Amino acid sequence: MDRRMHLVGKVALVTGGASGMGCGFAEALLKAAAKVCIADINVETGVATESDLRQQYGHENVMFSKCNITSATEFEAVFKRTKEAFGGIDIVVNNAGIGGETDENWEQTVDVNMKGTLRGLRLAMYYLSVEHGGRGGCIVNVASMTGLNPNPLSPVYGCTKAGIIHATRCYVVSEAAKKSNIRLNVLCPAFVDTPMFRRLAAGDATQTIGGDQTAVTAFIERIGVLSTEEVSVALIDILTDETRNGLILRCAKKTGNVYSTLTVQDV
Ligand SMILES: NC(=O)C1=CN([C@@H]2O[C@H](COP(=O)(O)OP(=O)(O)OC[C@H]3O[C@@H](n4cnc5c(N)ncnc54)[C@H](O)[C@@H]3O)[C@@H](O)[C@H]2O)C=CC1
Ligand SMILES: CCCCCC(=O)CC\C=C/C=C/C=C/[C@@H](O)[C@@H](O)CCCC(=O)O
Repeated sequence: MDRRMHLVGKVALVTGGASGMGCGFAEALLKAAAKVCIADINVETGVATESDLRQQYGHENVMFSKCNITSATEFEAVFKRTKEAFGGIDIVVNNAGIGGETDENWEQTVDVNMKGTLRGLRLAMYYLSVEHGGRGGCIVNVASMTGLNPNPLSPVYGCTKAGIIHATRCYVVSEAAKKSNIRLNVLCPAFVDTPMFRRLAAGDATQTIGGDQTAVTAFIERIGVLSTEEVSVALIDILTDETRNGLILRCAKKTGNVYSTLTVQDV
């Protein structure tokens, strides 16, 4: 039996889609003939990305919606607008996230990455569920390799990513996911060449603890750096292969893409 989900005409909502990995995901989805709403806090970049993608993939297939994922009202409004504009939602990519480890910004890292992503996950479950007028589909949460393995440079960030992995794990086994045929997977990339990564590599001391740029550079060199296109290939594989459910997909330059299960042996 063919277990490939055709993305033609499917509707995707991608948070943090104005730049970096999210923009790469949006473009990969559009290339596969899906319709995409990019939701992002940055209006200037969001409007520019929308315009660029509309020129390449058709005005009717792309929309930008301003959304700060820490705002319940704005986030809910994006789901509503996407459903109204495109007739439903099949795919949600909870990708928006930030780094920040200083006394001033670490709590914002928790608010955006943990609370914001949980909010996106809860909304996605609601809008995809059959009992609320949805039609099932696929949710991909973007965590990080750091959510699985220790990164001594960004402990708060790593902790939020571990939380995203565990939230996904809990929803995978939920009755709601089973009843509505909602697949959930988590993407754990190592370093990817995006504006966030470039700030880190250029020595932005607010992103790490310790302030030792030599250690940051050595860490990056050891791990390697993926392109956004390489991570987008991984996303499309998760979306199109309907057997992919309840999985972690680790992506790293040197080791490639490796799937493992989200659930571990039970007691
Ligand atoms: N670049 C890397 O090396 C890696 C990044 N990640 C994760 O991938 C995701 C995307 O990261 P990048 O593309 O690298 O970052 P980026 O900074 O290049 O892009 C993130 C996008 O999210 C948006 N955003 C930030 N806060 C937001 C909020 N509160 N509400 C809505 N949108 C918001 C930004 O405006 C930006 O367009 C993040 O969750 C990040 O933690 C995971 C592993 C590696
Ligand atoms: C604000 C920070 C941005 C970080 C963006 C990421 O999410 C990048 C995550 C990338 C790599 C994580 C790698 C984890 C590696 C561990 O397996 C382990 O090898 C680290 C051990 C410590 C060390 O060798 O220095």
